[in-house]
Amino acid sequence: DTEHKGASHLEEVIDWPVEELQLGQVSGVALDSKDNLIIFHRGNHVWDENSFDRKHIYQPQGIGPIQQSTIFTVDPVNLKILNAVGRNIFYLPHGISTDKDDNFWVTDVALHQVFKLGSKGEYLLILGQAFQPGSDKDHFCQPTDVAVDPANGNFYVSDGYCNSRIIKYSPDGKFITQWGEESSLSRIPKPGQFFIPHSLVFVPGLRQLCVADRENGRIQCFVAESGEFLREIHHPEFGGRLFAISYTPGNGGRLYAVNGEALVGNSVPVQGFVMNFSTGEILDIFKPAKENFLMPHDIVAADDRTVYIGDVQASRLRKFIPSEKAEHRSV
Ligand SMILES: O=C(N[C@@H](O)C(=O)O)c1ccccc1
Repeated sequence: DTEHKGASHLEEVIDWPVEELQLGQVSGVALDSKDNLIIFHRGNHVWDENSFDRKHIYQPQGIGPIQQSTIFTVDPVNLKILNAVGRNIFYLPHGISTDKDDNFWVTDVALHQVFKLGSKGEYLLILGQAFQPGSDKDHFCQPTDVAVDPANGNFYVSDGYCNSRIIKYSPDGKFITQWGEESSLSRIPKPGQFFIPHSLVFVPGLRQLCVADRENGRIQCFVAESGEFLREIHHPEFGGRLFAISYTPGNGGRLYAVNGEALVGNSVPVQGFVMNFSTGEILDIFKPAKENFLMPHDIVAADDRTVYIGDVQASRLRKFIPSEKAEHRSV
């Protein structure tokens, strides 16, 4: 996509032996403090039409939690497994983030819970009531992601598929504030309204929290302190659905995103976007080398502009690097 100036084009790394990891549905990706890749996957569990009843109660509780390790830390070059945790805990993994101490912050949409795990997988914090959806201070409804403020340890939860709010907590999990309301299907969605708040980024320099407002096909950014609405980023190229975002401070601040296929109306290509954070303008649009994305569900970008995308429908993990790096790769 050459018309987007200012960023070299991202190309997929195709000789990347990701099959050896035997991943299930890849729901989340993150980076640790050493830029190792963190993968959150569902092993042999899947989220399909039979997973929940109309009241968002997870149906197959009897099958028990996923027995495989659900959180892998891998060397991003050779995919060597450096750490594998998260066995016998989760039913439907969703979002994953790390903090400056390399703890894992994850959500499970079947448990309706948010977890802080140490790097050995030990429980440090659990919020929500297992298998019990709700919208008060002690319950979530299919919570989607977590973002941690590195300056003070406050954290934010995007809640969720069946709620429409962002909740802010103190480092030890005390409720501080919440904001957001459901967007009405008929009218144009207003600022601060959500239709599946699906992915979060905390922007340290500006102390903002940005949200992928999935079914409204837009990104909304807020003052992290108060939840005050600041701006919306929307492009026709997003189509109707915007699944996930990632932020890097390099080059004046860059925002990365993946969209989803349009459920109604004319289809749009499913692809990745690189944007200038402050202007919102698209700098690059990228997609896999040979196949198409099926459902790119999470994205994380490193400061060196390497990008990883987890495709939950293809149970695939893909890696992209700037073309000037791709040309000189040893094949
Ligand atoms: O969106 C869905 N899933 C993804 O977000 C995901 O996290 O797997 C979904 C929707 C309807 C039925 C089943 C799954």
